[in-house]
Amino acid sequence: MLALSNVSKLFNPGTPDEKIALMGINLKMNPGDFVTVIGSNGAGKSTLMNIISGVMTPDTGDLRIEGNAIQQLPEYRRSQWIGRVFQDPMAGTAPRMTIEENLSMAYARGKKRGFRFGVTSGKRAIFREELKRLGIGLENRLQAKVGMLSGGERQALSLLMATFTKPQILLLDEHTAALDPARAELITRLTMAIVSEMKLTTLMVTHNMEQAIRLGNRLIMMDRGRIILDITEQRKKDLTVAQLLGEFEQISGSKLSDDRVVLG
Ligand SMILES: Nc1ncnc2c1ncn2[C@@H]1O[C@H](COP(=O)(O)OP(=O)(O)OP(=O)(O)O)[C@@H](O)[C@H]1O
Repeated sequence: MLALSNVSKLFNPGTPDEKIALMGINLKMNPGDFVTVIGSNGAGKSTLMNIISGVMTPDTGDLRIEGNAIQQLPEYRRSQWIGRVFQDPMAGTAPRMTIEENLSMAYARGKKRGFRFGVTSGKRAIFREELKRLGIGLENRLQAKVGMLSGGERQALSLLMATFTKPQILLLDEHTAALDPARAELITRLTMAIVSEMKLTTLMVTHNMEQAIRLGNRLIMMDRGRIILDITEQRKKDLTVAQLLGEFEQISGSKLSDDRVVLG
């Protein structure tokens, strides 16, 4: 499904500002895998997401989706296979456009040229049905400008848009971190419902240790550009936050430093 082999990325090479972001990353995700990613500050989590989605190109390595090499493809071409929800609720949607116009854009993704964004009554009925599944009343606000929605509502809409065309890979980039606890829980619940219903292969970065353990079937921990721990579903079931932090310390030789870490 998604396979990364020997992916490396160095910023500002050969200068005093040289930063290793990724060092020989190997990661193979099977169809339906839900992998949570945690790690220290500057471990390379965002760079990993950016390289998979095509925002950045790696210095070395090979990226494949369903066996097809994708590293030469720009971000917009990859978007037919990759859905992404960002931390910032403002990032995934167009604020001056209405809910139905935003959904129409997401709907057109990956469709043949000539398929236009226009909102037809047929599409409107589909949008209403899809929005209803979120259970927060957005189906009655199709003509509302997205900029008027709350952060939680926007994240719910972003999630729907990112998954509308059943992507091969769903990237969740700390997508609940900017929300208050109740809204974060709502978005987590919606995420789990959509991911399990559509059987999406998902990679989720989180600073919430408890969430990283509780969600998904696999957990990877990053430090200084490397994957230092890869925990399977069986082991994850009985894992505690304290054990996880202990393992990090043992392998990396230092305590997990993360300004935003949430233990649970
Ligand atoms: N555009 C950039 N230019 C220069 N250095 C960068 C750039 N982006 C990231 N880095 C550096 O690359 C390393 C990895 O950064 P990255 O943002 O991927 O880590 P992260 O795990 O997402 O960190 P955090 O959890 O603190 O957001 C860090 O040392 C960071 O300073």
